[in-house]
Amino acid sequence: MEDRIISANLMMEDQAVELSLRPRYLAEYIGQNQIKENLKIYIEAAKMRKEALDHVLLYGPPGLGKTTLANIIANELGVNLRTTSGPAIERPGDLAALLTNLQEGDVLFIDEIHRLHRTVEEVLYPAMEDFALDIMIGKGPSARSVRLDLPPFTLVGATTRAGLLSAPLRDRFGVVSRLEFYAQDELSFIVSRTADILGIPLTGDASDEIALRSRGTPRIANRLMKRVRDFAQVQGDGMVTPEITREALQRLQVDPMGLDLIDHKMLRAMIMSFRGGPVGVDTIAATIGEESQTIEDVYEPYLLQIGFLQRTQRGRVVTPAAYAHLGLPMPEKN
Ligand SMILES: Nc1ncnc2c1ncn2[C@@H]1O[C@H](COP(=O)(O)OP(=O)(O)OP(=O)(O)O)[C@@H](O)[C@H]1O
Ligand SMILES: [Mg+2]
Repeated sequence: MEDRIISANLMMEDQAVELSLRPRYLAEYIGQNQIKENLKIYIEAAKMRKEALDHVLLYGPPGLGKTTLANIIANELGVNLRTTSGPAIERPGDLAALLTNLQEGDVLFIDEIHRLHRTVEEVLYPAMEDFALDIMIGKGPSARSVRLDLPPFTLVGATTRAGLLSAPLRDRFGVVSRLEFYAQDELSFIVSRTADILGIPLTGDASDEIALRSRGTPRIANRLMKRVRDFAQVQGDGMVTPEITREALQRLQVDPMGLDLIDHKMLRAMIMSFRGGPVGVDTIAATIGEESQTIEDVYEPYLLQIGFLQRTQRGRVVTPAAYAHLGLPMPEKN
């Protein structure tokens, strides 16, 4: 599944180009308007008071711009950004080293923050709350705890799975923002911007054609844009037209709603073997040979978003809209 062209997860091929495409300031960051407006005010206020910005938690599906926003926050504040991730911080001492190296007002970005080790997380609590580190000195009966002051800093945490965050950690974030899938016109704008930066000539509605199939996700939009460029260069004169775009995406087996073969396989399996559900995620997973986790994190969010799947107490249900899209008749009610 990692080779799925419409996977929202970061792939090798994305890495180099994402750096050049990443917006650096809020003004260049397209969409997520509510989050942007709020952050703008909080950032301005923090700068006026010459204080560190409140800790910020960003959550939502992959590829929607969490890492990008973390970078932007540091840029807008005019401070350094230190980047790490939950699993990379193995011991409390690793976190202590990171924290004591921060300068006043800096941003510490912890990606995949839901994967922090428990013992590390406990060091983070007083750091976030009181800008302090509690260090144990000595062993046995003579052991004592010493409190070390830290410079005020801003923790930006990112996660695709906010539900896995412990309550005490979650409660320590002053700003909690959920990123949403992007609207069609926003994605189209992102595609045009990307084409501009990479020097790809676009005509007509080519950017809309790509946007339609990008599953609300800038990372996918950028990846499809690059693939379509290859087709335009090899098959045509390099100009990315709406026709070339449609043809390229059809060849890549991405349908007009951005669904690929695996989405089709999953929806069809649910329809053929389970009369459209309700059916549990584990059962779906076993039927199509995928992991439940992958279904929940990768396939399902977009299918829920476009109203092709519904989540119920008893499992997932295929909606009439999905039947219509697949051109299949609804089962008779009995
Ligand atoms: N609002 C936006 N405007 C323009 N481009 C964007 C925007 N958000 C994301 N992008 C583009 O999408 C790419 C992926 O975004 P980013 O790496 O920030 O996602 P993420 O949410 O951190 O994903 P993951 O969960 O995999 O870490 C960026 O490199 C950037 O090119
Ligand atoms: Mg990221």
